[in-house]
Amino acid sequence: MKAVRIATRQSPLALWQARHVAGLLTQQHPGLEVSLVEMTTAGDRFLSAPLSTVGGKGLFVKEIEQSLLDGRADLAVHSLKDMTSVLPAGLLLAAVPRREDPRDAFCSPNGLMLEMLPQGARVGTSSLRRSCILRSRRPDLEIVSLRGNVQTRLARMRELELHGAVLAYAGLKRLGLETEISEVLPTTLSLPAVGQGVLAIQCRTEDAMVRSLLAPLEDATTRVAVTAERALMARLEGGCTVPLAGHATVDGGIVHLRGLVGRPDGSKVVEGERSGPVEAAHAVGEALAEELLSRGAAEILRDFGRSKPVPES
Ligand SMILES: NCc1[nH]cc(CCC(=O)O)c1CC(=O)O
Repeated sequence: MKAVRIATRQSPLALWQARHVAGLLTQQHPGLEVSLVEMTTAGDRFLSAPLSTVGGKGLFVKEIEQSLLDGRADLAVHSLKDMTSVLPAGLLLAAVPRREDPRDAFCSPNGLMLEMLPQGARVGTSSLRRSCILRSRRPDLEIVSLRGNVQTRLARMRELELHGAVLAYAGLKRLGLETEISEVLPTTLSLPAVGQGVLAIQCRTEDAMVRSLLAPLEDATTRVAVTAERALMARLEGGCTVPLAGHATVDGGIVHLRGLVGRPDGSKVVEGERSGPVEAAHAVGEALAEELLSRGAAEILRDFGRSKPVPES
């Protein structure tokens, strides 16, 4: 094969990620021609409407996936965090490259740290998970919805004169915006979203040629971590309707997974952790999900699940 087409969204972060994968591919396969097929998705089109009215987590990926199924592109690069737990028939998560730093970052126009925020400070995010975690630690904070791409959110933070905003460190880093960060939040404080910091490279299951081109981009450790995290998410109904966090690390053949489900206002949080051999990553995720469900997550899902599909952002 001499040429491959990569489907991508047009946001600066998506383009960075697609070009990054194009670079990895040409590095592995000198002479391979790689082009980008830039697309606008429903998630990019309906920026003004509340997320709950325009669709769920798949919003940013559905049209890209359709372009693979239609044969308009050969592979797609997504943020794994934006992907639903069930992939469409005929498509496969062919490779996950090595994970970028999965932590959240607190950005503040005045360089404030989270603990220094005054009573009632206003903090921007549109992620249910981040709202829940922030409010559970600081019930006095006012959470202000921030949507759009990374740069848009930072600009809105300033316009609205917020005390700060929480974004993914990985996105800021990729865009060269680390100077905006006043504090990288430890995972013990802000447990990351399932798949945060991971790039997902997707292709048609039957496309053996593209699969073999992508094989060298795979990072086995990252795959183990995301297998555990996504098994947790799948068992908790996809996780796009209630605050859900899941983060796994791998050390010496053992995968260690932490998970959290909470009420959007942070008034209740159920947290837990599980470890197991890397071969059992999927079972570790499912077991932690069962444990969280039995300890109160089931009630949270019953009260807040399904009605309001909102993607992590
Ligand atoms: N929902 C948007 C999105 N999807 C992935 C990232 C960050 C990059 C990553 O997690 O790989 C972001 C931006 C953010 O949450 O601040």
